[in-house]
Amino acid sequence: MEMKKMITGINITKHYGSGDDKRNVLGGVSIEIKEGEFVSVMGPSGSGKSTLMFALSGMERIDGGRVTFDGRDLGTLAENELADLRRTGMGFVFQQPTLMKNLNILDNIILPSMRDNRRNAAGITEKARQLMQKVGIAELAQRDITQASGGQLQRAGICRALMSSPGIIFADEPTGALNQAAAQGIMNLLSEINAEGTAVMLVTHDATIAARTERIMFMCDGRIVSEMRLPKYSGKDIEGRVEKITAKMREIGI
Ligand SMILES: Nc1ncnc2c1ncn2[C@@H]1O[C@H](COP(=O)(O)OP(=O)(O)OP(=O)(O)O)[C@@H](O)[C@H]1O
Repeated sequence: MEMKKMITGINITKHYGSGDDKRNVLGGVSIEIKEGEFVSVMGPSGSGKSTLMFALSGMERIDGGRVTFDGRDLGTLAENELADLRRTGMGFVFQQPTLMKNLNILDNIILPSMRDNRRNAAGITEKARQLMQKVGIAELAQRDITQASGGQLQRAGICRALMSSPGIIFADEPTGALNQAAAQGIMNLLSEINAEGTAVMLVTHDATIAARTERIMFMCDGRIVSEMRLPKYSGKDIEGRVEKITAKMREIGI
């Protein structure tokens, strides 16, 4: 079955600053992410990975080129329309989830959805409980966020990102603050979410993390300089996949 194009970026350019401070961060990036894909972006620090993610999700306006999400040109949308699109169509996971200290874990997960649709409080709470069950933190619902581990908080962040049943999860270094075991747990979870049909785009420095995905884009100096595909990960031979990625990085000199 031909998958739908979900996000298309054509010749995206973006700079920060001006005058002597001007920094060209994206120098003409074209990229397509299809429904249900599992992709990662690798590249040196400062190569523009996060900026690309922000451009594709409409968190940052671009200078040139075009980004479309499900056929809608993000450049034509007003800020509130962009915010609606992000809230309903996209989920975001960062290195550390931004959770509120004065709310328990369940309330943190449901907060954005409650803001949108307070009348459906019961349905929202039920969905959050199901997601917490799925990611293995059901028993932490009433806990303070100071009483949970980094891996557990990241799971809560993922629940929050999934509340709107988004078409895509954008994850910027989702395992960057976790130990190996917790990181692998989060990758297992993201793989599971992807297998259920949600596209996942992640930014990572770590080849063992990228090796779990099926398409890896390599960035350097604001451009995608290479791309590689791997078969769906079956749980076997992660070393072979990592070696393919590191060999490619050596080949392109990043
Ligand atoms: N809001 C901003 N204002 C000014 N410069 C910025 C801003 N955001 C990013 N930059 C600069 O743009 C360049 C690319 O940043 P970006 O975060 O996209 O890179 P990255 O590849 O994700 O890096 P890292 O792996 O270190 O997170 C960097 O030189 C950074 O300093």
